[in-house]
Amino acid sequence: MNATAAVAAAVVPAAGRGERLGPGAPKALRELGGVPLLVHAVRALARSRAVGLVVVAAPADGVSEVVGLLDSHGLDGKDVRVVAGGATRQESVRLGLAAIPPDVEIVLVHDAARPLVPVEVVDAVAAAVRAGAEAVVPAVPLADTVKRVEPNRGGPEPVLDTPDRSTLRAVQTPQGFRRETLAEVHEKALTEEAAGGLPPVTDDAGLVERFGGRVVVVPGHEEAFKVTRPLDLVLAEAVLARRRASDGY
Ligand SMILES: Nc1ccn([C@@H]2O[C@H](COP(=O)(O)OP(=O)(O)OP(=O)(O)O)[C@@H](O)[C@H]2O)c(=O)n1
Ligand SMILES: C[C@](O)(CO)[C@H](O)COP(=O)(O)O
Repeated sequence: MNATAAVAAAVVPAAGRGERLGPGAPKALRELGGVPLLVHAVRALARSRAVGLVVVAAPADGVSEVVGLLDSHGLDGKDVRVVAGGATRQESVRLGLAAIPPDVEIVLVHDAARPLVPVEVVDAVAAAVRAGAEAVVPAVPLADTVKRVEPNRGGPEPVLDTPDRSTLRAVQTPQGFRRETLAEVHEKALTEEAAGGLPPVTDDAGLVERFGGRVVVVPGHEEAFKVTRPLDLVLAEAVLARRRASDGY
């Protein structure tokens, strides 16, 4: 791998509505400490020396707004580009990936909805891909016991079993890939989808698993949580306030 190829590019899917967060602007544009979630997420990636380019997949009707927003915030001189995202997270990632120059060999995929991921996690994921893994996910152990159920929304749900918690991990982003692997599984998923095949997966590593690839886990971080529901935003504000008070973050 030459020096340029060893520098990763990151795709940031940011085209979601944020239904679970409630009414308001698209989630990526909602503010945390007065700064949009997306800007926090891009800054978190830009802090890593492993990342040379960030491609944001913005809401299709908000591309110029997102370009303006990113231009107006200092992003450590990183190359940041914006493309139109798609109707699903998977499609947004595929569109972002298509905008990455062909000589880039390592690609990270990071949710705009994970604004506070520490740089150590970004570095660890990129390093694991550089060391030879084809797909890497950061993850944390679970605090709760988990039950598998027969879904019955709103009603009692029969429990099927209780997986051994010590073998379970809650998976975060950025997820890291050999670019070739990520492009190939997204292409296969598109073909499968067009043929009326399996539904989209919820993360990119899931696509690698679906097509028989090997995914490994590295330690994630509790502050890399996803802002999904209103309470997550409350927690994110508290974490950000603590960081700002302690080190001017
Ligand atoms: N069509 C979509 C849907 C989601 N995402 C992105 O994928 C990430 C993770 O998705 P999630 O947290 O589920 O965001 P939303 O889809 O916006 O949330 P919700 O499901 O509550 O509407 C987010 O950064 C979101 O912007 C995207 O780029 N394109
Ligand atoms: C990619 C992800 O953040 C890993 O935990 C998660 O699967 C995204 O799920 P969402 O329902 O799109 O938020």
